[in-house]
Amino acid sequence: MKSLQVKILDSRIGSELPFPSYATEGSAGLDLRALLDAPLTLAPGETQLIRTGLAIYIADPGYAGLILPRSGLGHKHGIVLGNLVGLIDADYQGELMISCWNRSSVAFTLEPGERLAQYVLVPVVQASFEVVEEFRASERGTGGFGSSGRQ
Ligand SMILES: O=c1ccn([C@H]2C[C@H](O)[C@@H](COP(=O)(O)OP(=O)(O)OP(=O)(O)O)O2)c(=O)[nH]1
Ligand SMILES: [Mg+2]
Repeated sequence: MKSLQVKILDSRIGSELPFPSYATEGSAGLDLRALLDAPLTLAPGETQLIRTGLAIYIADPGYAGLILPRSGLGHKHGIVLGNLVGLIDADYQGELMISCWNRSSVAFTLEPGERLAQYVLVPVVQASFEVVEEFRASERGTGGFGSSGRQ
């Protein structure tokens, strides 16, 4: 388990709202809660940036954070992320923000403290680039976008 520095930016976290934790031994993600003063209704198609009250400083460029939707909210209610996936850089020290998009055709009301999305810490490899004229031939070559058919 990797240890990361975190700042709690709102005193409701740790009192009214629990500090994020892994729900089960095998959980990949930490649920992030909507830091709201009051319920917030998202009209169909509307997107709002939601505070979490947390800043997580990864520091090590060999890791990044991902903010991902929760499957239940996404599948049943069409509540997903306006940026589809949030990528949190290792050097980001600001508040984690969730772009919340109601992609459904009905209004959805977010409750204060509701678990809205999840944060996953992932390993990252930064690349350096060597410019070449030709690549050594590979089996796939330049084929893509369905070049191998559907079956
Ligand atoms: O869902 C998200 C996505 C990003 N961020 C923060 C952390 C991330 O490190 C920073 C920048 O994100 P990104 O590089 O994806 O956005 P950008 O539009 O390229 O902004 P910038 O010019 O600041 O890099 O914003 C969030 O809090 N939530
Ligand atoms: Mg960027």
